[in-house]
Amino acid sequence: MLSVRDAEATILNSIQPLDNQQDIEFVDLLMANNRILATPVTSSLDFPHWDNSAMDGYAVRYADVQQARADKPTVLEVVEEIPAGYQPQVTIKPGQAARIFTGAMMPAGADTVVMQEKTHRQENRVFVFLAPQPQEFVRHKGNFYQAGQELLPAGIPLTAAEIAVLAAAQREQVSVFRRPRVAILSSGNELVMPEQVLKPGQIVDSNQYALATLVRELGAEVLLLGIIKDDPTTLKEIIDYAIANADIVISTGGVSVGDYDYIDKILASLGGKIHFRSVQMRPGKPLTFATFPNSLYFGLPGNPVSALVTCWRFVQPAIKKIAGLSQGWESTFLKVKSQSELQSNGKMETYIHGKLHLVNGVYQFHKNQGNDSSGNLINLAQTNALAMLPMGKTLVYPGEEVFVLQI
Ligand SMILES: Nc1nc2c(c(=O)[nH]1)N[C@H]1C(S)=C(S)[C@@H](COP(=O)(O)OP(=O)(O)OC[C@H]3O[C@@H](n4cnc5c(N)ncnc54)[C@H](O)[C@@H]3O)O[C@H]1N2
Ligand code: MOO
Repeated sequence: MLSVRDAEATILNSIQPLDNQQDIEFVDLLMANNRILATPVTSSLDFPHWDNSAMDGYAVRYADVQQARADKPTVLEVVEEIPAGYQPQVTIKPGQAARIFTGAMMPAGADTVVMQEKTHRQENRVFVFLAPQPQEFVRHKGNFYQAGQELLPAGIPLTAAEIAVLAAAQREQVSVFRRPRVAILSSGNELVMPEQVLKPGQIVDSNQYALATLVRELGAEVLLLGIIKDDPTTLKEIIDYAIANADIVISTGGVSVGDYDYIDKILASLGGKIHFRSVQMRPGKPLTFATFPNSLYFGLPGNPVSALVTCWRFVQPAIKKIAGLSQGWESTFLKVKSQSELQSNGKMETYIHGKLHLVNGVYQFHKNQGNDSSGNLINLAQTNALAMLPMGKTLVYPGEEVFVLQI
């Protein structure tokens, strides 16, 4: 049986991220939130586009004001007023200044800005009470970036700050990787849709709702294939369709050793390479991972808690990597103090669901208090973290540090 770390490495190493020309699409800038940039963005302009003032004040010649003092102010003639968005008309000559506002163009002849608070205005004269630094409060053309410079590399997620950069670079549309397509199916004769009246032996298929929600949150497109009965012929047909139409296929159920657990056999018969069938992990030991030429297959355990925990731990990084992120797809763990006692049998890497609480600005982990059976969905609700006890670790005392996976 593979360790969790080896299983994660096997999955991530087998992923070819979307980076072909046909995986790129153009979207409007305001629709690009959380998409992954597909092509590096280069500026066609210097930024700032021209020298401008960083303060409300007076544009001056440094040579004129370098001796200014509170008890011996320099007096300059104000020859122009320059609000933002206006092109200055006058060249500042010795003994002259221009009234200027933040973001407005520097006039020719001036090289420094004196902030308003260090001056006193009397009609067309300004008294400067403090010598500025040379070129103080001038944001020079091209100081932040120059034409031809790469502003954003490919493979990053687009959030508010990157979209602002793209807007400043006058991109109305941006090239992003298409969303990965993830097919989801549930297998099991006992499963029914939420609207159906339950007969004895039946339960609602909650897994497809859980997984579809998580997969959408990760920015992928969901192809819901519904409930498939434990019938090898139908299952094979649906899985064949799924691998032909999705980058990732997730099924739940049918991966342990029961007589109705057909998935592994079907994958092999469809030409899939099965990398592993179980992982040293609790919950989530029965977990199949297989690859096909153009898709990955995750056969997650049917128990609702196991399905979500394995999806957080293994499918989430896989979706991030396949989506074209150039880094940061791996699961990340925080080291925090546990307020609860945590137990494991030590034989498997164990994930215990709970909540991170902020106490005096520092995160602490609290285990959920209900029955933690892998069939008990209610105890998984309102979870935002999974504490991880490595193999061999049987007990974490309250107050002891533990690694947690933020989900
Ligand atoms: N002899 C053994 N039996 C089992 C083992 C084992 O190692 N040896 N492992 C156990 C563990 S751990 C898990 S987890 C399950 C995984 O089994 P399957 O993936 O084959 O899942 P099923 O048997 O189909 O279902 C398990 C459980 O989950 C419920 N379920 C299934 N699908 C859904 C769904 N879409 N929505 C809600 N609930 C679902 C199902 O009714 C069962 O109660 O195997 C153990 N057995
Ligand atoms: O490991 Mo199973 O996945 O506990 O319920």
